[in-house]
Amino acid sequence: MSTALSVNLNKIALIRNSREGNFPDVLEFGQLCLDQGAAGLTVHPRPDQRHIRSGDVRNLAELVKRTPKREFNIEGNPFAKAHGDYPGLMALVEQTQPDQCTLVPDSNDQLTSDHGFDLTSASDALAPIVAKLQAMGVRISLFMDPDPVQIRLAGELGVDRIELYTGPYALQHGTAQGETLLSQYRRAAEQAVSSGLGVNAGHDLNLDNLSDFLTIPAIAEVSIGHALTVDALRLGMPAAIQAYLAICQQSR
Ligand SMILES: CC(=O)[C@@H](O)[C@H](O)COP(=O)(O)O
Ligand SMILES: NCC(=O)COP(=O)(O)O
Repeated sequence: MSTALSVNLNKIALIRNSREGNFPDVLEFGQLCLDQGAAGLTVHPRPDQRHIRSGDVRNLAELVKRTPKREFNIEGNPFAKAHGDYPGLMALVEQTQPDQCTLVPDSNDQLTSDHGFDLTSASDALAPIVAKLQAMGVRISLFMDPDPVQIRLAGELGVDRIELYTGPYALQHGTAQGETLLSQYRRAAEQAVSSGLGVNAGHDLNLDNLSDFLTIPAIAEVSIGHALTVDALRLGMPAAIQAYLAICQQSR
């Protein structure tokens, strides 16, 4: 079985938002990703709407629902307050019923995601959120650092999957320290599997570092946006998606 590729469309929206109008059209690029065989689409709307807007989330949810066997994944912090057109993560999930919701502990002013949950302090607050998502029938994934102790706590919280935060791996890839880190991610994935959790991964994965990461056998899904969008500038979006799919299909 290959690893599913979920294309993150944040950066397409970021370019669109730099001008008035709807160019590039996020929906058109979402369709293109699905036409090219991506397993799903990911968005990470942030309260300041700097890239993906609430309307994009609704439109993309409809697009994915119309396309058989594809998944829509919404990422975000469930504790971030509603702000302007952003109704909050849980309201967006309720409105759009995605296949998966990935909970991420980002503060509003972060440039990008840079750490997973500390469940020694966050589990109590997350428990009612997990219960609400379970009642909606949405698969729940938690954004986590590769720490087996923390991942055991994710299992105890009753979520379905974790998403391993791969930023540090990407930064060290190709160095001796990167090899050591990869072993750490491997142990974290093993802990997830023995805790009954599926394993996703994402952040700064790219055409250079993805195949080494996917030597970890249990990775169900990778969500990739930043590097894939840059590759699309060089290669064109269809060729960029095919290049990532080729790596994903060799895995597992
Ligand atoms: C959780 C995660 O790693 C991604 O969602 C990534 O943070 C993309 O968000 P930005 O596009 O805002 O950097
Ligand atoms: N969950 C990670 C994601 O959606 C995309 O991260 P990146 O490829 O934009 O770094």
